Amino acid sequence: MATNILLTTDSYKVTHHLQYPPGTELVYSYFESRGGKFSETVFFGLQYILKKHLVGVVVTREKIEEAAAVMDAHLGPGLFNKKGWEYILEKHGGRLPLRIRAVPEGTIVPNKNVLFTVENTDPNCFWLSNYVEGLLVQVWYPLTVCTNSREQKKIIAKYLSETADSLDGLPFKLHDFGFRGSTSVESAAVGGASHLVNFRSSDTIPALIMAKDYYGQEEVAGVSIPAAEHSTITAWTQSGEVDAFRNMLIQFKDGAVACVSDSYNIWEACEKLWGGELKDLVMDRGKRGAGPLVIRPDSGDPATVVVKVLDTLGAKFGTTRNSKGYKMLPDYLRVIQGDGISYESLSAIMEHMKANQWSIDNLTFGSGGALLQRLHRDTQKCAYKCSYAIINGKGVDIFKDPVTDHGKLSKKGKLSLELDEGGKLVTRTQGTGDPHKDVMVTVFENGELLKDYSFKEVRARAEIPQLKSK
Ligand SMILES: O=C1OCCC/C1=C\Nc1ccccc1
Repeated sequence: MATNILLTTDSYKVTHHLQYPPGTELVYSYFESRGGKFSETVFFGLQYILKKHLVGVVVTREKIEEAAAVMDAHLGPGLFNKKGWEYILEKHGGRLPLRIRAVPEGTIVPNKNVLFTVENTDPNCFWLSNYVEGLLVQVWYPLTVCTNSREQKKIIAKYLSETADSLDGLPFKLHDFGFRGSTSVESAAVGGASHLVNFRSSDTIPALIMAKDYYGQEEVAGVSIPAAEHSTITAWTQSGEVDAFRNMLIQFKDGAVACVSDSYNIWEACEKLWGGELKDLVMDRGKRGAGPLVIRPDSGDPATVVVKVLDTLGAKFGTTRNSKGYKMLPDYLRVIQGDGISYESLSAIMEHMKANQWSIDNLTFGSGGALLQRLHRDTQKCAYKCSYAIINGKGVDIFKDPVTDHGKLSKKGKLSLELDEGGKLVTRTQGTGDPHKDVMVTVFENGELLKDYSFKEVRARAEIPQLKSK
């Protein structure tokens, strides 16, 4: 049995049908990202919520009975809007009489703009528009992961442009390490897919399934490579580390292979093992055109360690200068830094690499907790507010403007999102918009999904403009 939509909400919502003014026929609400950490937001993830929870026949007799029993116990007898849900079952066949209009997924929207609106399509169901708030506001997570991931793409692109021959490696420069640090398999899947809107590199396998199942991404949304973890190295014991490393080169002799090398002493691993006892085996990969050996430090100050690993390997295997005059390791050698990577730490690492004349192209970043978990609803200040209602046939613009925080001022009236003369997205309020110019489209109506965005088109919309030309 799918989740019960009647129970997928906050307790206070359950009695709100008794709290609106008598004669309320329409409640029209909107969702926005007021921003905070970043000045623009990638809109992504609503389709997942719609498909998973709202589309189709979601109200049944069983679910009404189940909910009635829970609410009578939870809130007190007779408070649950049983009649209201029975009306939806009988009049609408269990489909939700709602209209949701949203900006196309992948669109980049400056903060403080309407991203989607929700309204009831049946005047008797005025109480439903905000009953589904909790579920819909959970879009803050994919939207914020996607935005945070994309902001990191901008930083990496900047340093790649300055230090690399091309941006060809960009889609693979930030690798999702976040599965274990996620709060659930589902959030890892949703967050991981959000990252893959911007990149093609991930170890979060559930994300691949989410992109396929909910955004029609038949071709795998992200790639990875054979990689060691500490256990597969330390199981050989410290004296056997060289054998563990050699085994990696033999087991994965053709494609790329990554090997965590800091179990005991990363410096000796680079100097005496990779650059010493195993040097010929490593260089042989180059001669055979095999994929690179990717050496992985995993501790210490990231900027310091990355540069010192590059310097050590460069001294052993030699370097060349690329078209930007920065040093490159031989094609058969690369480095991945998967510890301590976040939006906040990237620049310092790449500045230090530049200062030591290393191209960013030598490196890939892995990010876990910071990529999928160290965010919250206020990172981009996502909120859902009612802006318009119809009471006894009369439309009324609604807003809040708390004297204690005018930053929470909400938008008034019916909203549309339009491109202004300068091509910037702006929100028209109080019904002043031109419906033909509204960028928002109806994605859901009366139980039906009206737009089914593909991951491919979402990625295209979310591209970073100044990179498109390259
Ligand atoms: O360390 C890790 O922690 C968490 C998940 C993955 C992971 C490493 N993976 C990897 C993939 C490709 C190249 C290098 C490493």
